[in-house]
Amino acid sequence: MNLYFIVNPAAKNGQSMKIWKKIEQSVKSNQIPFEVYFTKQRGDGKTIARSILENTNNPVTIVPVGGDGTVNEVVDGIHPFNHGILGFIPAGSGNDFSRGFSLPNHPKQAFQRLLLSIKNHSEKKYDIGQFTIDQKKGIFINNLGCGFDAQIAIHANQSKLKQRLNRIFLGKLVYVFYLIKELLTFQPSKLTIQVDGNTTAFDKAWFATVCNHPFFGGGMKISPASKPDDGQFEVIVVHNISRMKVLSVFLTVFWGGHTKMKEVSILKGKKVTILNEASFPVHADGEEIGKSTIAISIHSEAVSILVNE
Ligand SMILES: Nc1ncnc2c1ncn2[C@@H]1O[C@H](COP(=O)(O)OP(=O)(O)OP(=O)(O)O)[C@@H](O)[C@H]1O
Repeated sequence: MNLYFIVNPAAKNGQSMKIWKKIEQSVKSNQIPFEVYFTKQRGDGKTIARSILENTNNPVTIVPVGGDGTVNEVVDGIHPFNHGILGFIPAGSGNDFSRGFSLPNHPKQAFQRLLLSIKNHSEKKYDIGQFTIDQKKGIFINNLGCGFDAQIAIHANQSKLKQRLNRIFLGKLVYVFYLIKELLTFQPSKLTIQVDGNTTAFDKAWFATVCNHPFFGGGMKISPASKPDDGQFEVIVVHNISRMKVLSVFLTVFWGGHTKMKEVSILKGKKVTILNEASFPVHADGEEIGKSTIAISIHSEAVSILVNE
């Protein structure tokens, strides 16, 4: 067994390197052969994973050490190949992907879980989302959002405040800050959504989130019923709602209570098109991808993942 680690030194505002050092100790003390690569910029996770797989025909376990952005890039590099297996160590600010698999946040515990998964050969195929926007293609592992949630995610990710708060382990507060800021200024607008050929128009939509996994925004259970191995998405649409009630969506989202509100519609399907007439910002796994109409499809059983669920 040879493990290939891809470490994003910038994740969790640089604290991922401390996590990597702990993992490195565990790998060495378990006498596991390994190679490690460090990303230098956005997109490196994909490039590195692809080049590892291009250089061998043997099954290879690739382990991103970073947050959801890093896992997204590595999955993007792995999924076109049949011999790449994903393991992962959560080392980001949000870690919604690992939360969806109930993976421990503690690095050494997460590593022990990974070793157990390898020993038990417990890899399983999971779905990913594929999107096209402005003729660009990409993937998402957790969710793709259009509107209010994208506005919050994009501002929070770009914010210097996130870096400062991460230093004192309060990085998630930045989402609360931008939630309140956007709540005061965001203008709802029309979104037309097609799911497997059925069209629904939402006059005053705040946001639509296409979910492959249950969590977004660092622990909010936006789509409690989403399962990454059921071959379909859940689309959560929040619409025709007062500003005050949007706040209650975000208060109840932690346990999934928002799904019972009449202003929250839930659609399910494999192919989704969001006609983004309002040019709302769009994110995929928290990264900004554009402001146009988006075509989304599920890629079932796209990637083998080592998780002892
Ligand atoms: N060396 C680097 N310097 C700056 N940015 C990098 C570097 N390597 C990768 N990146 C980019 O950093 C971004 C953030 O990484 P990531 O999402 O893993 O961490 P995070 O934001 O702390 O965690 P989360 O997304 O779970 O909140 C990704 O878009 C990735 O492409």
